[in-house]
Amino acid sequence: MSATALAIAMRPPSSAASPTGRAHCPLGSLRRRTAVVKAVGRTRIHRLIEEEGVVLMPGCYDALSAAIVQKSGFSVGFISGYAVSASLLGKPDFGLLTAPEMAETARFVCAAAPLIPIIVDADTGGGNALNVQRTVKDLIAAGAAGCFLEDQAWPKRCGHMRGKQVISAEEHAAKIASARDVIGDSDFFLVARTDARATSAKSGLSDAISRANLYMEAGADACFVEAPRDDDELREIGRRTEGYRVCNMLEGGVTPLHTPQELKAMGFHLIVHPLTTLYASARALIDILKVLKEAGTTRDQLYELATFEEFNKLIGLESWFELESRYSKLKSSVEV
Ligand SMILES: C[C@@](O)(CC(=O)O)C(=O)O
Ligand SMILES: [Mg+2]
Repeated sequence: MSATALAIAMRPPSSAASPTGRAHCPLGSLRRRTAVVKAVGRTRIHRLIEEEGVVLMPGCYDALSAAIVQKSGFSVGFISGYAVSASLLGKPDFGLLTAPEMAETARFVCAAAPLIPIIVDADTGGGNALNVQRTVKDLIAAGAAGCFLEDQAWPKRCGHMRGKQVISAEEHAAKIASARDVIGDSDFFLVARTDARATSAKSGLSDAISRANLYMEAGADACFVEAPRDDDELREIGRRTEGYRVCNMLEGGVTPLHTPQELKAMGFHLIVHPLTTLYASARALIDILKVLKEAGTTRDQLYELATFEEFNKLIGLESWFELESRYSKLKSSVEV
């Protein structure tokens, strides 16, 4: 039995029909189904890729950074596990952030950037195929437009750190199939990530490419081979993997940095910059706090800060004043 067949055979009997009542395709037709889905642009993310050719997706880590991503004109945002682990817990991306903590963050982030779809880093999905279903349901309820689901063993770590391990390809294919089942007809884009490149210098890339293709057959909308080392590897992934492809531009990571157009030419469709906002904020905080500590005032560095006016505008203060006056008028007319 092939690995994909195994993944699908592992579905519970009640999943013979999806939550939407649609019968599951037999394994052999999964590829065909993926092609049809792409042609009709089933989700917002499919449609954006079709319209824009390549989509650039900055990371965010809280409501404010998401609102700034939206205001800056990006068409998609990404909630980075690395960045949320840092901003919410003050801890490294080392398997310390939990799935419910991420779902709660996603709720605030999606509410703060309602005009753009937000893809969430679901890490390993919080456990096995059953935990994945709960995690994906929570993310859909939070308003997310998609998620990344990776094949690292728990506790996971950032894909650009040493010492990673992966679960079996079959087990992750089953997790992807399980996520696909629970997504049903929801507007939710599923990215299957593999971290297998790092497991062997010699065969890691081939293993990662076959895993990516297996996960596409199991029902992913896009694949993400994490941490390729150079342009040759990027091109090979572009040539040898199926479907839409994600590329990770992590500053300081092992993959060379490229523009979306350069990556499009290598075969990629969704480009994530997960840590740009986090690292920019950290740099700004480090620098200004040094000034404050040394000089005891920021009066000579005001040009480094958003102004009171600018920030209040950013956060939509005027609309709250308007709302306040609307209800105070109503209140006084009721009182009269
Ligand atoms: C994209 C990422 O997963 C970082 C990584 O592992 O490369 C994130 O959490 O931002
Ligand atoms: Mg992550």
